[in-house]
Amino acid sequence: MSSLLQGVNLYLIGMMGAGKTTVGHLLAKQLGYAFVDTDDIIAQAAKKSINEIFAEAGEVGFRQIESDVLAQVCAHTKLTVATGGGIVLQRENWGYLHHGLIVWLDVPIDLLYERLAEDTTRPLLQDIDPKGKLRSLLEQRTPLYKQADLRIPVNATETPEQIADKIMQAIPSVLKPTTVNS
Ligand SMILES: Nc1ncnc2c1ncn2[C@@H]1O[C@H](COP(=O)(O)OP(=O)(O)O)[C@@H](O)[C@H]1O
Ligand SMILES: O=C(O)C1=C[C@@H](OP(=O)(O)O)[C@@H](O)[C@H](O)C1
Ligand SMILES: [Mg+2]
Repeated sequence: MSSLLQGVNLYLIGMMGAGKTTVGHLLAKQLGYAFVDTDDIIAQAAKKSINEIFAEAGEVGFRQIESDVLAQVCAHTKLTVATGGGIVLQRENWGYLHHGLIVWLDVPIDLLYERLAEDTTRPLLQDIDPKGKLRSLLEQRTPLYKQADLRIPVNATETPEQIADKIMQAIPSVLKPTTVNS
């Protein structure tokens, strides 16, 4: 599989709570790739939490840093990249994402909400109506997530390991194998 991918990066996209960070770790291991999470890079570089960055720089400031980080990440190869759920919003980011293979973890809203109901680390969900907020973000972003190379539907019974396996099995369907010269 790694030879088939030829070092091309995998970018996981999808809503908050979709499992990008969790599944990304497992996929990286299976592919013999390094794992990076754009949120972790942002937080480490700023020496602040994502909540603090949103509070101080606003979403606009966060998106700018996120694009800068993505631009740096995509200069490397052999990476599995867990992105933040809103990375699809900036048009310029698609130019970076398309350097690699883009995989959308498509998770139903009830499951996203269940996973994030007690979470305090997603500033956009610190809202009086977190489920309504999740729904409106999902509606706004679904047409963007649909631009992924691969859509992986996820249900409540699937473990991160099963989802990683599903992605591994689906990758060949969107890769063009290179011609082997005899
Ligand atoms: N397949 C899964 N089954 C059960 N819980 C999961 C699964 N994938 C992720 N989670 C949990 O859901 C939450 C959000 O996962 P995370 O990987 O942080 O998502 P994302 O990076 O897409 O926001 C975490 O608490 C994680 O443990
Ligand atoms: O959907 C979003 O706009 C965001 C998702 C978060 O990452 P996860 O998708 O990993 O939760 C993080 O980047 C930030 O809180 C904004
Ligand atoms: Mg994440």
